[in-house]
Amino acid sequence: FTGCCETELAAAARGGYVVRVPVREFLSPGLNASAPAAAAAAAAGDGAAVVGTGLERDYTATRRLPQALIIGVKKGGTRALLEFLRLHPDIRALGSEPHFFDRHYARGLDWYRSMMPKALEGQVVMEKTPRYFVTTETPARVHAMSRQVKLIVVVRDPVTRAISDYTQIISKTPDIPTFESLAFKNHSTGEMDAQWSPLWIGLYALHLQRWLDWFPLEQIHLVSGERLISDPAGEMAKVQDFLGLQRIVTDKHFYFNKTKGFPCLKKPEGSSKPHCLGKTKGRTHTPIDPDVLLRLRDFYRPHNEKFYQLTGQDFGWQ
Ligand SMILES: Nc1ncnc2c1ncn2[C@@H]1O[C@H](COP(=O)(O)OS(=O)(=O)O)[C@@H](OP(=O)(O)O)[C@H]1O
Repeated sequence: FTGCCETELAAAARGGYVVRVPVREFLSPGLNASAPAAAAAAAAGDGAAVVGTGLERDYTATRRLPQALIIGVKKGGTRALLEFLRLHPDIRALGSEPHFFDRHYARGLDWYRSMMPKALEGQVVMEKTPRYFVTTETPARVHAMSRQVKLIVVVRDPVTRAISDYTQIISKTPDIPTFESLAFKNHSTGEMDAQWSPLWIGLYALHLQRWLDWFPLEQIHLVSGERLISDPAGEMAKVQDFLGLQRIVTDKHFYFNKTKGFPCLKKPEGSSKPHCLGKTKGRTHTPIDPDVLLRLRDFYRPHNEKFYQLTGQDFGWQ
C-alpha cells in the first residue's frame, strides 16, 4: 500500500461522492478484510460514505455497537492502551468514556450506538470505561448486548494502582485524610478497609469472577499494565491477535521519552508529531509509609494468588 490512495479516498469521502476501489488492493489476509484506505474513508467523519459496487466492497461507514470493550481497571493504563489501539486502521474507538452500562443504561442501546464513531465493515468498534470491571450489574448487561463481545482488562499491581487512585483523588479533593488513615479499618489490629474504593477495586479475582459468570475466560484478554509500559509493542501484539487484527501497531510506533519516563507515540492518530499522554497519566505518587506498603502487600497476596489461578497467568506482583 503506497499511501497515495489513502489521501484520495479520504478526500473523496469528504466530498461525499462515489469512488471505485479495486478490492484486491485493500484486502488484508487477517480476519478483517478492511484496510488503511478504508479506515481513512471512515475517519473522514459524519456523512462520509464511499460506496463500491459490483466486485468492489461497500465502503459505507455506519455506527455500530462495539465489538470490543476495555472494561478496566481504573488507573491500570486503559488510556494508553486505547490510544495505542487507535493507531490501528481497523480500530474505530470512542475517545471519551461513555459509562453506558454503569450509569446511562436507561438511555438504551440506540443512544449507545449513536455515541460510537462511524466504522466500515471489518473495522472493530470499541470504547473504554474502566468502571465496568467493578460494577456488579455490568457483566449481565454487556452479555445482553452481545455474547460475542471481546473484553479487555488492563491490570496493574493493586498496591501501586491503589496509590495511583488515591493520588488522583487527592489531586481533585486536597482536603481528604491521608492514604494511611483511610486504608485501615482498625489501626491497632492492622485490619485493612477492603470496602474503601482504592483498595476494593484491586480485588481483581472478586471482580473477574462476576465476569466469568457470563463470559468464558477466552473472551477476556488481560493486559499487564506493567508490561504495557516496559514493552508496549509486545503487549500490543497480543491485543491485536486477540482482536483478530493484523499486527500493524509495532515497536516502530513507540519511543521511550526519558523526561516523561513512559513510552510515547511517534505519530498518534491524525497527527504527525510525537505525542505523550497528558500530565494526569504518569503522575508522581503520594509517598506512603513503608510499613503500610508491607501491610498492603500482605492484604493483596491471597487475592492476587486467586487471580493468578483464575486466569492461569502470574503477573509477578510481589
Ligand atoms: N505510555 C504511558 N504514558 C503514561 N501513562 C501510562 C502509559 N502507559 C501506562 N500508563 C499508566 O496509565 C496510568 C493511568 O491509567 P488509566 O489511563 O487507566 O487511568 S484512568 O482510570 O483512565 O484514570 C498511569 O498511572 P500513574 O502513573 O499512576 O499516573 C500510568 O502509570
